[in-house]
Amino acid sequence: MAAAAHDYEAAAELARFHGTRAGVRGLVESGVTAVPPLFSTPTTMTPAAPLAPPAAPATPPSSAFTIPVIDTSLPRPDAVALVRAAARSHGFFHATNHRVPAGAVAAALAAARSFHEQPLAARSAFYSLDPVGPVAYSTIPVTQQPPVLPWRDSLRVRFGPGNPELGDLPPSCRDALRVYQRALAGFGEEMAGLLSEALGVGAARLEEELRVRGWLMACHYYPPCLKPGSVMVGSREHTDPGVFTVLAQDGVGGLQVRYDRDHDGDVDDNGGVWVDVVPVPGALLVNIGDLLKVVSNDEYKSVEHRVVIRSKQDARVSIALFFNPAKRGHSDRFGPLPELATAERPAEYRNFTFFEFMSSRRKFGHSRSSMQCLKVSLN
Ligand SMILES: O=C(O)CCC(=O)C(=O)O
Ligand SMILES: [Fe+2]
Repeated sequence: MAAAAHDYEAAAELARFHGTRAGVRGLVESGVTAVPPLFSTPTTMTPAAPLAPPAAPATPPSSAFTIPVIDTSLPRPDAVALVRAAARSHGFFHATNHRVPAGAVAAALAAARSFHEQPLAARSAFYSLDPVGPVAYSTIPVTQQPPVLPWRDSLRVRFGPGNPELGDLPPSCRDALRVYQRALAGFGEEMAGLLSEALGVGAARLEEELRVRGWLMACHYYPPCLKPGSVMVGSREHTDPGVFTVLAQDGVGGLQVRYDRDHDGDVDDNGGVWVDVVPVPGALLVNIGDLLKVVSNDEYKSVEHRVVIRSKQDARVSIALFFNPAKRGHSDRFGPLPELATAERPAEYRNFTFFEFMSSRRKFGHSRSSMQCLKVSLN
């Protein structure tokens, strides 16, 4: 088929899919037996040779890359030292013994699941591709051109800055998510303090610089897939944009991080291996986002991750809470903290506005390449 006709077909398929307002779960409910082409990753996106194929059995975590587990109830200097090491080497850590009640996490995961599993007529009312609305349920395309969909539906809820508008959510879901977000706001403050102190700039500095009061919650639902191997992605490889992300997940698994073998500096496109993040019961997973990488002047890593579909029977549920800066004004600028840019370690990034940052991500995708144009030019 000629390329133009093929593109037209794919665009029409995409429109038909969104028109069902049923998500990937709707496809599964309708009894599809083959994965539609819209979900097939074009060869250009196929991971490079050294990366394990997504359907391969779980990669045993190599000893060099096991996500650190940090007991956050340890004496402060110990917790700071562990956070410092994890943020610099892995960009991810599991936080245990946090003060977020296990019941609030379980209730939020159950609420997310029940939202996605409610009958079509109820959930389809929320279907929206509007990226800035207060509440939106949709299958967010991995790419628009050519259109590719992930094997995942998401409910996105904006909790701030400002007051959240949750009015339309089913009450049980609304209440559980609100309680969870409130608990996580406290946890996030603690993390921001630890991450700040671990940079050697004092516990209050990150909050002062970024005002980490923007919360976007993404309740993800990865339906089971009859042919997991034919679906490349539940979530395509990406880095998270904001300050940091806190993830709660059930026990199904499928999240992977890209391990940079030489463990030093930027990953070259062919130099990584995908390693499973094995869920740790009761832990919250924290990962550094691109903005914090910038603010830390590359002391901290923002690591690429993705989700592969593992199960033919079980849907996976996860909740990502993105901690974003509340400062978004036209004159607000982001860049490395001046105290971290020294003669020995000059600033790696120029200062930029939130708008510039987001447009570069839209243009270059949610990956490390979007950061290149924010780097200080060497010329
Ligand atoms: O579902 C997951 O485990 C990860 C989701 C994720 O990476 C994201 O929402 O940015
Ligand atoms: Fe992510």
